[in-house]
Amino acid sequence: MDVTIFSDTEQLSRSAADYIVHTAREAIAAHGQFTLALSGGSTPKKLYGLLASEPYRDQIDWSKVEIFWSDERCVSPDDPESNYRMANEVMLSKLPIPAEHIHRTPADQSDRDAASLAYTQEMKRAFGTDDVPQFDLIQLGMGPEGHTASLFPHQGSLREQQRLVMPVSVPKPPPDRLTFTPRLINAASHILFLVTGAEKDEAVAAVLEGEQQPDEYPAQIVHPSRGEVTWMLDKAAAGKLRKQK
Ligand SMILES: O=C(O)[C@H](O)[C@@H](O)[C@H](O)[C@H](O)COP(=O)(O)O
Repeated sequence: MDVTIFSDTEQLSRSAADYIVHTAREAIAAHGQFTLALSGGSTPKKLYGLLASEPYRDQIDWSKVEIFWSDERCVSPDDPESNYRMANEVMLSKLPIPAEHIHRTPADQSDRDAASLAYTQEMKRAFGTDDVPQFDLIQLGMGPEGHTASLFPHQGSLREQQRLVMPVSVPKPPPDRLTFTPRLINAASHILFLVTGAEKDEAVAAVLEGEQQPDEYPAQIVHPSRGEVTWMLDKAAAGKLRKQK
């Protein structure tokens, strides 16, 4: 696990953009595509804007990129709370990514179990596998109580062993969501956590330096069997870490 602390969101976002460019080029050279899952929330907004602008945008062959979301709120795609909407406005609408490579969660979410299954099937088709898709990169955020994706403390989603995507109802509004499960997240080749803000300093210290208690701090459940985990923090979020990273 690699942990780097940055002076501010600008520096963190530029480093994250460099990391994504490097990981994308490596994946495309190795197996002809780059499968990327985006988090929701506000932290990655600056990063997404950078990836859609010079010099980063020309450093990735976007025709080989497949985009998914590691969690999504069950709202319409033009709802201000939609994770897809933010990423599309700030990045995807400005990049030459084939429309069929942008995998929004199913529009019809009246039956969220069926929507979770449909998203899983779409993922397997895009990866060309019937096994657990191994994302090249899953970008995640973390909440002030240690949630990540839409995996929240003390919820059954943390113990899900079979499903890869599942419906959840969570304490952070809007409550109804679809989320990647630990099984899918931990199959990834690379995980990139982007965490900023002093309100997360306790959770960051607990997750990175505390005892293992993923039911309290779900971000601790992320430990890919074959992949590498990278944390990029700003100084505020790293404020309670004991050891200098
Ligand atoms: O849909 C969501 O809300 C996210 O995926 C969630 O896990 C987010 O990454 C964290 O809550 C951090 O959110 P901020 O970046 O806004 O602090």
